[in-house]
Amino acid sequence: MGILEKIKEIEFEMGRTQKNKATEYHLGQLKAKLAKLRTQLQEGTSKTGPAGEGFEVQKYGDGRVALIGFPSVGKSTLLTELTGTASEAAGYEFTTLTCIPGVIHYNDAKIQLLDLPGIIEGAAEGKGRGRQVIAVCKSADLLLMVLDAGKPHYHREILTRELESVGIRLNRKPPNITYKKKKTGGITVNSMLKLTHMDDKMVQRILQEYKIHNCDLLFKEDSTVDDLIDVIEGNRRYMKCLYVFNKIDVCSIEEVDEIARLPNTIPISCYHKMNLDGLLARIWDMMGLVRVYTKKVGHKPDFGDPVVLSEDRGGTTIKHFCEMIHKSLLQELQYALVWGTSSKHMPQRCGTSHKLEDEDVVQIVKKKVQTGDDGKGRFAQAAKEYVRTVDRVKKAALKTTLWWCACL
Ligand SMILES: Nc1nc2c(ncn2[C@@H]2O[C@H](COP(=O)(O)OP(=O)(O)OP(=O)(O)O)[C@@H](O)[C@H]2O)c(=O)[nH]1
Ligand SMILES: [K+]
Ligand SMILES: [Mg+2]
Repeated sequence: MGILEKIKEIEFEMGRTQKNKATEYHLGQLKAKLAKLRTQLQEGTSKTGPAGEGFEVQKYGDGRVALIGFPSVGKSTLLTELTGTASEAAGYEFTTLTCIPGVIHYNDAKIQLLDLPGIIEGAAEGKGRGRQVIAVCKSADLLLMVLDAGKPHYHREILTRELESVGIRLNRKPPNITYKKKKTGGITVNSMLKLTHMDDKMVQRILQEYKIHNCDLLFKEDSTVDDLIDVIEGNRRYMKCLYVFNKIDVCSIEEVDEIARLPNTIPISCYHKMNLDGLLARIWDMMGLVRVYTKKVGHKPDFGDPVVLSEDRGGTTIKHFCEMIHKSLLQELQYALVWGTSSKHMPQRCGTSHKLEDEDVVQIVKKKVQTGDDGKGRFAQAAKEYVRTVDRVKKAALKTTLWWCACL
């Protein structure tokens, strides 16, 4: 039996099993089985399947945003509106067949926007170009899930489930569980609070299913079976996602109002260029980019071309700032002077671990080169000595002249 058939079989069994105290452990075990098979499916295809011909696009700019959605929701129309790069849009499904990159210029930063083919239910299992699309999505810093405001809202749940099944978790934090695999020593399970969603027996069952006999587990929150499975699998991707409801021109005011109140959601209309500025602002906020302007000694800051940092792409400290400018800069750094919201004084002298904030200004002060400076220092000393000697000689000469004058 192939992996896909095994998955179908387990899903079928889960569907027909009633949820109650007696079946609880069996269902937990089935969940673990399913997760294992899905990981197998993905690992198998990433090695043997087509490596997304024409889908890999070079990363560009300060961050990457991918457009994901069902066919004909307006992804290509949106790319064209936001970036000016033409991506063919039409009234029939699957107009876009490959990945089309564009660039959003916003707040002095460059954000790469990727248009992708529409995906359909079952994409994760290989329907359409689903796998290639999902692979590109995983490389993004932010997902824009484009939805048709005129179509049923459960489309969003279908897509979310599709992404969940390939290990993508939207707008969620990783479970707060410490999990350490060991070679010997058996299983130790501890928790910092009472678990209400599972008991010891369930934890043992899941570990058994994964054939784990030695490990330390510490639950720091009221975790679920799914959380535990995610931590054991260890391959989950936690991504930020903004839900973009396009085509609000076909909706009533009441419907738009309802959409606008949903979390991480924004209503727009590409046709009428409605709320596109609002969309850009939301993209900006969710990406959490930190623009840092450089300043040379004795010069005004360079406000045209910031160094753009982000927590998702490494970090936002002085160390990351230096690394972005030049590989060797970190070794040469003595300290940095920082002006802006992150600094206590203007400027504040900061070390490598100082966290920068958006629109800070930084001046790098390099270490003095020891040998060269010694030479310079000695030269300066000698020069001062010479001036003093000349002064003394001059003063002495003046005194002698005055003395002679007085004698005359
Ligand atoms: N009413 C309305 N129609 C829109 C809007 N934006 C796009 N459309 C139309 O929706 C249709 C699909 O647009 P596309 O941009 O091709 O959609 P897509 O998501 O890229 O489609 P695929 O590439 O096939 O997956 C086109 O006929 C667009 O003109 C909008 O804001 N309102
Ligand atoms: K289309
Ligand atoms: Mg398209």
